[in-house]
Formats: sequence, structure tokens, C-alpha cells
Amino acid sequence: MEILKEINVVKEVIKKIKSNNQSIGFVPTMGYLHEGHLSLLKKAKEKSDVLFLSIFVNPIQFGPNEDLDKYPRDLERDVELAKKAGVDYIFFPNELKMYPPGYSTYVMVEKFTEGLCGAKRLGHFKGVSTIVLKLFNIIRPDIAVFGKKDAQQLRVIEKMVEDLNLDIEILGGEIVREKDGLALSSRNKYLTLEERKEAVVLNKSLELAELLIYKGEKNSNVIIEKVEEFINSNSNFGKIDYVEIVDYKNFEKISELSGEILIAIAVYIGNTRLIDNRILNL
Ligand SMILES: Nc1ncnc2c1ncn2[C@@H]1O[C@H](COP(=O)(O)OP(=O)(O)OP(=O)(O)O)[C@@H](O)[C@H]1O
Ligand SMILES: CC(C)(CO)[C@@H](O)C(=O)[O-]
Ligand code: BAL
Repeated sequence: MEILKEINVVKEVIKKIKSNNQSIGFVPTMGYLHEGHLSLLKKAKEKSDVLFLSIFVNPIQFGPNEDLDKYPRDLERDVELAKKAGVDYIFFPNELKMYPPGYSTYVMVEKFTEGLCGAKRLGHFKGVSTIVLKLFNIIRPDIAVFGKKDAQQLRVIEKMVEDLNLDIEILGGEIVREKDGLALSSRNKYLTLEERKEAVVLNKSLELAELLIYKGEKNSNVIIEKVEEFINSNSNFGKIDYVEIVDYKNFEKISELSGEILIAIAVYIGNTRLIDNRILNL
């Protein structure tokens, strides 16, 4: 496994791989790897000849009051985990090389970024789609894998690829969870012991939503209300950022549930903002 830091070196490596007619699989991350990331790497490896992982805490997707500075980083540990996962190359770029002074170009996927995390983290998805397109242009992957935990991000990237006619297959990886149901996230590290216990409330509230839907409830507002009630009455540190239900394909709010739907939630447990969701086919 090699760690590449320079964009022009990556481009040379890519040229060689392409000239050997080998396919490239790619998993973009912000590092501090966990089993969720490893499952995406496994999926990408199964479908490609050469496996690329990028580790880059992308400053332009963080708002001014967010956790850019304290976002967990541990390259040494990431390198060991990546080796075990069969990664061939880690792209670990320097911030100034990605965004040199005078950097001016951004990508904006409209409509799909208006609600959910897009409404709560202004500018977040502009930063995500911009860095992902830059990474795609540098690495030129055949396939790229994104986690369903960030369901809106996955849909935004699919839409960008479709709208900009990129020849990249986007795959979604299932959400990997702790034994008690909490979705793995690098940000779980911020939780105190008490907050960690309480964080199961996200998954449990989604279990309740699923149960109500399978019992026949079709009204979005009823489900949203019950999920909010559940979170509020089962947590001391919890503060709801949003609970939303949209049609997963088009990202439009729906009042009556049918087809492929996304129930997405963001909840602060103490100061830590966690997200979780269910994608259901009704
Ligand atoms: N529990 C999980 N299961 C599957 N994929 C995941 C999981 N957590 C993150 N991913 C995916 O890993 C990729 C990189 O995400 P990222 O590096 O932001 O990790 P993260 O754990 O989501 O961090 P954070 O939640 O703190 O932003 C994304 O495509 C994301 O959806
Ligand atoms: C896709 C991504 C690596 C872009 O910075 C990030 O948003 C993430 O880790 O999900
Ligand atoms: N997992 C998406 C990256 C972020 O929260 O900024």
C-alpha cells in the first residue's frame, strides 16, 4: 500500500493503472476509520482491480461554528486499518494544494440540498459536491462507494454524477451499527459515557417509525410527531435538529407515505450532532 500526497503523483499512478486496463474503486472519507468505512472498502474492492481510499477533512463543508478543528484524526491507525482492508493507495492531500489561495470554483446540486442537513448546515453540500468532484477528477474511479448513513449525501452525489454526465458508478453501502443499534460515526468519539448510552435513542426512534408504518400508518406528520415525542421523552441530553420524511428518489416532502421513502433525523446528544435514517420501500 502506498500513501500519496501530491495530486500530480496520483495522476501519474492513475494513468498507469488505466493503461493496464485495470478498474479503479474509490472510497472517499474524512478518516478516523471505523467498521462503517471498512464495509465500504470491502464493497469497492469486490468490484474493482485497484482500491483507492482518500482521507481529507474537507474544510469547505464545515460551517463556521462546526467541529472542523476538533474533528478526530489518527493517520497512523487509519493506515494500519486500510492495509488490512486491502487498500492499494491512500490519497492524503494537503489542504493548500486542494484549495490554493484564489480558489474560486464550486459545485451546487440544487433542490436535493434544500432540506434536511442542507437546511441545517448551510453551504455543507456545496462543499461536499465540490470536493467529491475534485477527487473524482483526480482519481477518475470506475466505481465509488458512499454510506447510506449519509443518505442525503449519497443521493446528492448520484444526482451530480447523473447531471454532469460522469462515467462513475455510485454504490451505496448499508449502515453499520454498534450492537445496541447506534450507527457507527467518527463523531461518536465525542460522546461522554452517559451520552453514549442515550445515543441509542436515534435508532430506537426509527424502529418506532418503522413499526408504525408496518402497522399501517401512512401520514408523514403523524410519524414525525411520534418520532419527536419518543426522542424528547427518552433522552435528557437530546435536542432534535430535524425529523423529516421525503421521497428518496426526488427528495420532495410527502404527506402520504408510498414508494421509496427516507425518514432522516439529526439529533444533538449534548454538543454532538448525530444523524441516522431508514430508507423504506413501501
Ligand atoms: N456507520 C456507517 N455505516 C456505513 N457507512 C458509513 C457509516 N458511517 C459513515 N459511513 C460512510 O463513510 C463515508 C465517509 O464518512 P465520514 O468519513 O464522514 O465518516 P463518519 O463516521 O460519517 O463521520 P461523521 O459521522 O463524524 O461525519 C461516507 O460515505 C459515510 O456515509
Ligand atoms: C464524502 C466526504 C469524504 C467528502 O468530504 C465526506 O462528506 C464524508 O466523509 O462523508
Ligand atoms: N459524514 C459527512 C461529513 C460531515 O459530516 O461533514
